[in-house]
Amino acid sequence: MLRIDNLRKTFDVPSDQRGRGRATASAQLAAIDDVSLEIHEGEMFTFLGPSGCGKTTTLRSIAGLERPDSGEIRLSERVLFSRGRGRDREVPVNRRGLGMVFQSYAIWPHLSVFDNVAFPLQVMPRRDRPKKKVIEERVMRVLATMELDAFAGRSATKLSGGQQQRLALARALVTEPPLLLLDEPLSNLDAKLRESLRFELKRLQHEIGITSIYVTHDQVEALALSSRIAVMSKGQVAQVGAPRDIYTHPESKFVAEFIGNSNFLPATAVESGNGTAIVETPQGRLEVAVDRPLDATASYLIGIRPESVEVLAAETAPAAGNGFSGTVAARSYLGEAVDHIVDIGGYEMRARVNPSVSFPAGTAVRLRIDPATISLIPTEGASR
Ligand SMILES: Nc1ncnc2c1ncn2[C@@H]1O[C@H](COP(=O)(O)OP(=O)(O)OP(=O)(O)O)[C@@H](O)[C@H]1O
Repeated sequence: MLRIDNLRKTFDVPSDQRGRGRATASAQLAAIDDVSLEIHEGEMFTFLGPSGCGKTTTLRSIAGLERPDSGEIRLSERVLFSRGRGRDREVPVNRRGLGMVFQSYAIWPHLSVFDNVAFPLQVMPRRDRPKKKVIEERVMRVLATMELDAFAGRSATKLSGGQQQRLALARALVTEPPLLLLDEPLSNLDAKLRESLRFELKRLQHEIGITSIYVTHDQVEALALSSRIAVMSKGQVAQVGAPRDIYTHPESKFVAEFIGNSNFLPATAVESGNGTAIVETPQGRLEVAVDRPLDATASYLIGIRPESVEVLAAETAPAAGNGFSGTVAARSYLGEAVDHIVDIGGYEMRARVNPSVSFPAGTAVRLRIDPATISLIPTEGASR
């Protein structure tokens, strides 16, 4: 549906700001550094990454608000932007026909709720503009979807923050764009409202089936909302995948650290067959599930999510089984879980367990880890 090829955008920056991204000798910063992506019809696709990684610049380039240095952007078969690949082309922002919702809701305060939504239809070129009655029907339909129909006559400023954000969405949807661009649309809202709107957005996206691109630095939001996520770092795409894939099989330390918490241990392969491998770590041997045999000469990092570590009392659990023996160094109660920091031969492993399981500091414990939950991240010499 949307295809981005080798997109690149640099900004001139004063030399004291260099270092946040990939800076070149001439003090240029590559905000987008050779990004290629494909977004499928009906997807909620998210750009996720830390501040300054190039999410917004990529989104703005799709919108036509930013002019990339090179690369191509195509929506279905229509070239929206192309530079440095033969014939240059650039469709202006108002001709791209995309829906956009940004962080600040940018509703028009002097207009009513109805008029805010009707406006994009009213300013369409005369030949495309729907008849007054059709505009009315479309506005009321989209207001009803957003559960704002009861407020149609109200001044837009008399809405709550969450309602104003829904109004901004209604306005973006009323023209029935083929693609909806959302840049941190929930970030101005308080945590509770953000969570409820997150569900609503997902429901809505599912119902309408509109292809959407969502920008956020909030990993929980990205995991909850997306069909697929592109994790970005320093202007590049670090990994693309479904939320569960990205979470359970991060391909780099950056991704594993950015999305959730992980325990990391360096590892080398001792034995490797089809489906399972034994790796050596400074804390002992561990069985790991693999989808291909490991390279015995390569180095890996294994990532273990705290919630994948089972904590058992050493006196009742046999030392055999996949895992390590250690001593609880600290625990903290989090309400829905209890975190245990367990010392295993000098490494502090974090385990997040159900509050019904809680061991005080000093308890000898056995940590058990399902081989299928361990991720293997290639470091040196490994092919992946
Ligand atoms: N107009 C500009 N002039 C100079 N540098 C810019 C400009 N816009 C963005 N940048 C720089 O490009 C890099 C990428 O910025 P971008 O806004 O795309 O990141 P982001 O991932 O969306 O971050 P955030 O989550 O903070 O919005 C940053 O280092 C930023 O400072």
